[in-house]
Amino acid sequence: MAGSIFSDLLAAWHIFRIPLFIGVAITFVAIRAVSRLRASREKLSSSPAPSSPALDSKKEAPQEWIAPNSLDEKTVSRENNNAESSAAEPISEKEVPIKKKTDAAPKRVTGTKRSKSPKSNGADTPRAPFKVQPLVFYASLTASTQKSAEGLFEVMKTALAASSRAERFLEPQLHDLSYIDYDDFFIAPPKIVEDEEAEVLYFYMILLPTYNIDTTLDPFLDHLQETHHDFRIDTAPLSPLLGYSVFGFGDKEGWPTEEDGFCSQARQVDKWMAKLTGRKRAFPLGMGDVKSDSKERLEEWRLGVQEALADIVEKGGLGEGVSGSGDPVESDEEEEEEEADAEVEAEADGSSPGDSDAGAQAKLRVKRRRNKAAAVDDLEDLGSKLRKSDENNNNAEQDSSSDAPLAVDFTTYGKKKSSGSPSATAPTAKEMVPKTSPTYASLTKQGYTIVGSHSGVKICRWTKSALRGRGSCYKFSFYGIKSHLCMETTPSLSCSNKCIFCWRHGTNPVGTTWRWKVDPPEMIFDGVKEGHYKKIKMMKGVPGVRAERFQEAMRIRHCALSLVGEPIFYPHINEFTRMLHNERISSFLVCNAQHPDQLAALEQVTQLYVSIDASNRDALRRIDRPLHRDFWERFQRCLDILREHRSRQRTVFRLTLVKGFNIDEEVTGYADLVERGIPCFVEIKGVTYCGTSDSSRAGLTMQNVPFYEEIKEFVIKLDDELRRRGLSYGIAAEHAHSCCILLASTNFRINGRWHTLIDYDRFFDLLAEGKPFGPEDYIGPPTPEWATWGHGGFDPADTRVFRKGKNRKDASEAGETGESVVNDAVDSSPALPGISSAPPTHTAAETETCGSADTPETPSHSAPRAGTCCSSNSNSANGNKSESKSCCRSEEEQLEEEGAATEEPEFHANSTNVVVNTFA
Ligand SMILES: Cc1cc2nc3c(=O)[nH]c(=O)nc-3n(C[C@H](O)[C@H](O)[C@H](O)COP(=O)(O)O)c2cc1C
Ligand code: SF4
Repeated sequence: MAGSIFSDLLAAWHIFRIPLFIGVAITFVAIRAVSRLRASREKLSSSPAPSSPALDSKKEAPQEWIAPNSLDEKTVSRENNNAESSAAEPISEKEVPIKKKTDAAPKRVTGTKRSKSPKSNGADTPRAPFKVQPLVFYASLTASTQKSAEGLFEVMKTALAASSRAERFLEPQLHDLSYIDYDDFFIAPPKIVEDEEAEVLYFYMILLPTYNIDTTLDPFLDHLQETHHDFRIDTAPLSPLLGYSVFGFGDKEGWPTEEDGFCSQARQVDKWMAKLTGRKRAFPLGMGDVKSDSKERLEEWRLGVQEALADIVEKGGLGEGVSGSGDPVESDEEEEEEEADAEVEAEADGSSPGDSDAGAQAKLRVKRRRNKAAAVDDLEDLGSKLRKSDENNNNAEQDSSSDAPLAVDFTTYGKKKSSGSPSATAPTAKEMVPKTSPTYASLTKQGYTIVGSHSGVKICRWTKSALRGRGSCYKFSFYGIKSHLCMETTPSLSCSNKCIFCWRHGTNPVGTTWRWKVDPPEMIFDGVKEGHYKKIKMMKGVPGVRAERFQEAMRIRHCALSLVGEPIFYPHINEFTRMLHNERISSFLVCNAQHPDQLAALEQVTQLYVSIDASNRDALRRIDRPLHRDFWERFQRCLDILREHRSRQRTVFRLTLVKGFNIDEEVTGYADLVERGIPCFVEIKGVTYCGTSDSSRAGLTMQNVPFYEEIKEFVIKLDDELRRRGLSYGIAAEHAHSCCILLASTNFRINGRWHTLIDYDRFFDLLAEGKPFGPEDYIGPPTPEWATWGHGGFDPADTRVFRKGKNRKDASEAGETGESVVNDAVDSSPALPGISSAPPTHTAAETETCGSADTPETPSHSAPRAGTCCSSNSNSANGNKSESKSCCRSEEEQLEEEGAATEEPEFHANSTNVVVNTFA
């Protein structure tokens, strides 16, 4: 029985065991699942209640960072929180727990993205009483904007002081943009000064001209743009300003509409300021045409800005939706650009949260892409310019394969951004001085022959004077150069300064980079020789021209690369000087110390000049008005290069003294520069007064032209200072006739005699040998006695002729000492073919030139001032006219009376305020 039960159970087991196992397994799994679910539910239900979103940022730290009793221990205020995270969203005023941090805790910066289009624009809640500091900024090249800004500044000062809320305004300040450091004002407002009574906030007024050429305005615009795009800086770093407004000056005659470029740079500045301030345009952009309505427009603008200022103090901000709030619809262009910016932001924001650098990295990537694109544009521009240039000349291949590097200044490579201006969009290189340009007309009127598109040649009064046996320029006295054998030319009419004494009458092309079509050197060489000979030939009918000198003059022996402009700016300058030397024409090259790279790459010339127009940064800025912002560094680098090249180049410092600008108290400064550059020679001359409207606007009058006595006094002091420093220099020679004195290194004093003359034949022979050589290797014969210090420097073989209003007595009283006075008597004897005391062959002279170049003859007025420009003419302004006129007139009148031929009308200074020249 028992056996049958057992076998039944066994049979049942076999039948049910599988379902049983499955059931047990299912039950087990079900129990496990339920128990896990329970456990998780329990966990969820036991988590703390969610905190305020404002506190989320504090919750990132692990739980153990929170001290259990911290609630009682410490609280943090909103201010403290903001101090750590300036851009944080407003948080509740309720006190919140602070977390104790371990040293290892990463610093977490919290905040929110600033809206790209702030709508409040300063119309936010009225501020606590504050004071307004108005700042007036201006830029100016030819002083007209400066004058307007100064006028506006004065009126504004008076108006604010007289206003009913005068106590809320600090006295306005005036700033020239080319003097200030942009970082001090245009990355963030100046450091806020706490007044005794209230906070001080700033308001900017910006007055600007527009130039479709490279000027100091370009770096300013670049700065604004870069600041806006700089990923490290908030896109609106100037938003703490109370407001801003811009006024532009333009010329509707040349740029009739905005599309043509009228006031384009002021418009750009206005646009960038809107972005940088978060649209705090307090009053709309004003624009005035300098030739018609600029005064009225400026006055309207001033009144509008004043109203906006009154609103600001009244309402604590710009106000919303009212005129001048800066809020109303911006231009499409601005919106488009903001969209582009938003793209950048979007890409930046697409980065993973928590990676604090990712946003910046993404911005950087976009920025790099933009820069790369811009760089490609620039290179393409350059390429197309060069291609175009090459197409335009048959010698393209020869040029490009030339071993001379194309000296392009990459230090300022910003593209022209004058929206709408022709130059901004021109895809190919333009001519520097097109035949149809006002510059061409002005230069030809002044007597220049324009060769190709960027070179010029001119003969000067010294050449004419030498042809007539009436004396050569100081270069004959100092270096043995006969003026009638000299050609004065420049392969670049453009330069990077706007010197107050420049002869180019403000119409000159300027630029920091070469961005024009490049003419081949052969074409320039042939063209300038042809132009020079043509002008010499015009002299053949002039009474008094000596036949033998006329014949000699038909063989150029010397070339002064100065005139106006900057010769080393020309990319093929080395090829050009080689051509001169191949024809045994010596080269004197004058540069303005602004292009160190080109200077360093310059091959050997017979004499290398650097213009030293001031002894310190401020004076140099005032006198040369350089376009480069780093002009002083460039200047100093050029002096260093001169010193480095002293063993192979015969170097000269040319000092141009301008009374009231660069003489007083500057001897020590000049001695510092001499000590730095160690030139072979230092030529000191007085400024030549050109009487242009540009120079008079810059404050230059005849009163700034020093007397010869003053120059002598200065030279004696400088000589003493150099000696005191143990520098071996001495006063070697003088040319009182052109108010020029020469200091020389004692290397050029041999056996107790100065040897400042040059052995030109030796120079060419040494060049032909191809071995290295230096200036001491081609020293010429002794300086003639009559040219040495104390003897006046007028060649006794020539005839000194006084013009009307000047006589020998005047000259004597004037301090034109020694031999020059003895030679005053009109000597009618024919000049000897071989001039006594002079070196046998070479002579030449530079002509009247720019400040970086030479001095014309002492003026005719009896006062022995250094010089006036006798080629200057048309632009002379106001009272200065007559001075310039009287100087020019006597010489030219004299020639006219003598019946000089008039063969080339365009060559004559035929203007209203200068007598018609009979020739050059
Ligand atoms: C070379 C040159 C380029 C100029 N380019 C422009 C231009 O693109 N748009 C414009 O409206 N005015 C242009 N002007 C006119 C000047 O902006 C105007 O004369 C201004 O008043 C000069 O101011 P400033 O004397 O303070 O330098 C140009 C003037 C010069 C001499
Ligand atoms: S003086 Fe000479 S360096 Fe100065 S602006 Fe004129 S051309 Fe240029």
